[in-house]
Amino acid sequence: MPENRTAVIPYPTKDFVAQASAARLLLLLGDRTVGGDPVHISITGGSLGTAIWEKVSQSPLVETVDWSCVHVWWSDERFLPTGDAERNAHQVFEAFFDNGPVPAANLHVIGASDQYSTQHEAARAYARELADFAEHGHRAPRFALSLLGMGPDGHLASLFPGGPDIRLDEPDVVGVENSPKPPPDRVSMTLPMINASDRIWFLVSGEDKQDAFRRVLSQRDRQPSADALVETPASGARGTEETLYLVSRDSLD
Ligand SMILES: O=C1O[C@H](COP(=O)(O)O)[C@@H](O)[C@H](O)[C@H]1O
Repeated sequence: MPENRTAVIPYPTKDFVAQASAARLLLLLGDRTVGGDPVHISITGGSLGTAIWEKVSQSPLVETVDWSCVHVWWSDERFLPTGDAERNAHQVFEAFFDNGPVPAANLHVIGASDQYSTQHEAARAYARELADFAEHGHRAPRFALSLLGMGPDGHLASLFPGGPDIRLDEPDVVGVENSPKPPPDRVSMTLPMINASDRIWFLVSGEDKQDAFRRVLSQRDRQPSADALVETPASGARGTEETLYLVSRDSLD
């Protein structure tokens, strides 16, 4: 049975979080791609979710990864047209993937609003794409790592406090309606699909996240109750081997 590690790793600033997380990511991918087997990771948007890829693009360690083995998935997306600057994928493509070393076929972008008529259709298509890469008996590939952000309200991916989607208990991809953070229409993996990850690394920065992060840490050593989960969806994310909170000091009390 692999060790199950949880740790909060504080850094002086947001820039340090991005820099250290990028180095950690590149070392992991360098190790994992040595044998030539595919490695699946799930990534996110938001400020640090994008900043990490800017640091990746500047790191000499980028050369140590066999990127042809790396498959990239998104745990959520804002349901907007292709090329919209607010799309999570657009932001990280600009930061690293445009003209980068990852083969286009390995970049599994969630469908846009000019490709699908609703977020529900885009979600179903993404679930099918995940299933095409699934291990036997599962609905998705096993993620070696999920990189996650957390909103000031405690949301993760596009699973928001009080919303119906955080209660879903099957690994799946869903169309999200009425998101309190714009845009209202989104696509998100459910928590059980996110949690089918060996490692989960939360990237957190900003004073405005102190309250939500305190609530997350209060649930860190237990399975959160249904009420705690609905109040703070980020409190339910757990890697099977490792859950790290890579956090700048201003998010800590
Ligand atoms: O809307 C979203 O927000 C979260 C957190 O963003 P941040 O800028 O506060 O770090 C992000 O993780 C998620 O993917 C995104 O869709």
